[in-house]
Amino acid sequence: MPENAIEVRGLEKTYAGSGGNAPNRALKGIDLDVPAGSIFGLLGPNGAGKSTFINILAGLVTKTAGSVRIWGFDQDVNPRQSRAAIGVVPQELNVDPFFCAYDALEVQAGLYAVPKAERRSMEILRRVGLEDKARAYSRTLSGGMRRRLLVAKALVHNPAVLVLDEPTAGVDIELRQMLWSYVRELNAAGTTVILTTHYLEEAQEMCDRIAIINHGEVVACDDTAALLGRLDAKTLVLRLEQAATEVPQLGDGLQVELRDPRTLRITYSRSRWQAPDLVSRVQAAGLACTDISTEEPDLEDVFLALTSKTPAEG
Ligand SMILES: Nc1ncnc2c1ncn2[C@@H]1O[C@H](COP(=O)(O)OP(=O)(O)OP(=O)(O)O)[C@@H](O)[C@H]1O
Repeated sequence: MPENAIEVRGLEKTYAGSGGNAPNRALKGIDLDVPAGSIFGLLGPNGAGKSTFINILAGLVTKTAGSVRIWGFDQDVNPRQSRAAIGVVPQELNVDPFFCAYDALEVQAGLYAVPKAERRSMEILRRVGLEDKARAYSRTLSGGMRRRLLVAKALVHNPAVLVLDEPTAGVDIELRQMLWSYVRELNAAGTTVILTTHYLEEAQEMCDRIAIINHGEVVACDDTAALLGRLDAKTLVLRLEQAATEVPQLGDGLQVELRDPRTLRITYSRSRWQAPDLVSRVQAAGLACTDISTEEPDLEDVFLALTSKTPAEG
């Protein structure tokens, strides 16, 4: 097994301008390693370049410059092996309307030259919960079922790396949970998983490691816990015994607000302050507390700090 499932160096993509538009430099020299065996999140606001990146991995978009190695195989030197090592579940729900689910998998297996004896179409359909739809035409499947069929198609050649581009967009909670538990199972069995999602809680929960892309550049790439630890800010929330009439002055560099007359929120720098000191200061200001809790920064805070955007903003 290679150390990295994906190794990308100096990856550039410039889309040619059309209709009088200037060329668009969508990827600006990306260097990125995806450790083998990880669940890796690729995050970024709309238009950051995530799909471009994934489509280059999938061989659907031609890169302008740079190198891509998939499972140790250079895309330019060993195109067949690098393609065989990756399965991509695209964002769009395109399924061939004229095939039934089973035949769609068989055709896909044929495209990847999987010998008949090694095909597992029924087993894969069962795993994604589409066994009873094996003979149904793809066009009769619901959106959620089409999504599952696309996951199944990406798995027919048993790729070492599975890429999921926005797999849970517009998907109900039940299917989302099913997809994620299946992804976890695949990962436990050795598949490296790369996913993009606009649901940051999902990325925080699922991913071992996360890269954040903004304007075609990697602005952060770290283990999820380390990424969350990057923000120094922490918030102390105090429930007051009696309503306060004004915001107490507690010290320099502290952000103090009254959420309501009985809820005081203090945002502080972890490297400068300790929570017990802050509680003492609140008490010294004549305010008694009935409840105290702290809030850690979450991925949304890190994302906002690095991109100044929410993930769904353009
Ligand atoms: N086929 C294309 N021709 C020209 N420009 C394109 C093409 N595809 C994408 N772009 C541009 O490249 C940039 C990156 O787009 P991309 O779709 O990779 O972003 P993204 O991060 O996947 O966004 P989203 O979260 O909305 O899916 C954008 O400015 C987009 O307009």
